[in-house]
Amino acid sequence: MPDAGPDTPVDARVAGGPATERDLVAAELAAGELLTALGLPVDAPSVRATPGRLVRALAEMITPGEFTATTFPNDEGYTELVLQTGIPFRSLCEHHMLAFSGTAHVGYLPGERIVGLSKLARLVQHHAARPQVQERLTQQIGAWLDENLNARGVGVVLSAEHSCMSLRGVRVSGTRTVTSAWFGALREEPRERDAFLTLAGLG
Ligand SMILES: Nc1nc2c(ncn2[C@@H]2O[C@H](COP(=O)(O)OP(=O)(O)OP(=O)(O)O)[C@@H](O)[C@H]2O)c(=O)[nH]1
Ligand SMILES: [Zn+2]
Repeated sequence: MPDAGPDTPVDARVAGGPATERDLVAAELAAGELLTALGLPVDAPSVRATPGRLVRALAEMITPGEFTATTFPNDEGYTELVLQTGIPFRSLCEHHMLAFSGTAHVGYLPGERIVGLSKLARLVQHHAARPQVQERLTQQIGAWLDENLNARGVGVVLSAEHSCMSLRGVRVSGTRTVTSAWFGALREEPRERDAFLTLAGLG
């Protein structure tokens, strides 16, 4: 996108699909073996399809969607923050392969171009659809916008509950992990960052 002039709509294609080749048949066989080894045989009629369901459920969680990040010329010369708050997302903790879910606040200070609003949510969902740690997910969303939008600044705040902490292990429910990533003026200028946090209801 950086080469485009202000009058040309730009469609940055964000590729979806699995990052590496998948063998769902082998995965289903292995899932059956895993459950059996755990003392949960899958030969009863009610659970015969469970290995396949488990594989499809996991595969769905780790398949990023494809989309086009459409941008438009910033004809009005809008220079203030564009902020999308409370974008729901779910991802998969790469340590336990259990879900973490919460909300994302994504904002940017426009330069010559503005991005289609829905694309901020698509971008969050895209990067969340793979095994992740929350810190990396936060950074990847912000870095993509920083690299592709030529914005004056980019900010991302994620707040999530990790089921590997709430349902098992330490078993603390209700606690949230909050992470943030800042680029450009939102990193350099406390006033801009404070405006983001206030408008997101976090200030
Ligand atoms: N930094 C970070 N840690 C995470 C994230 N998701 C899960 N974890 C942590 O990854 C760590 C893995 O620790 P281990 O000691 O290897 O695994 P464990 O024995 O299952 O640990 P417990 O969860 O404490 O029972 C745990 O502390 C998790 O809470 C994440 O997004 N970011
Ligand atoms: Zn975990």
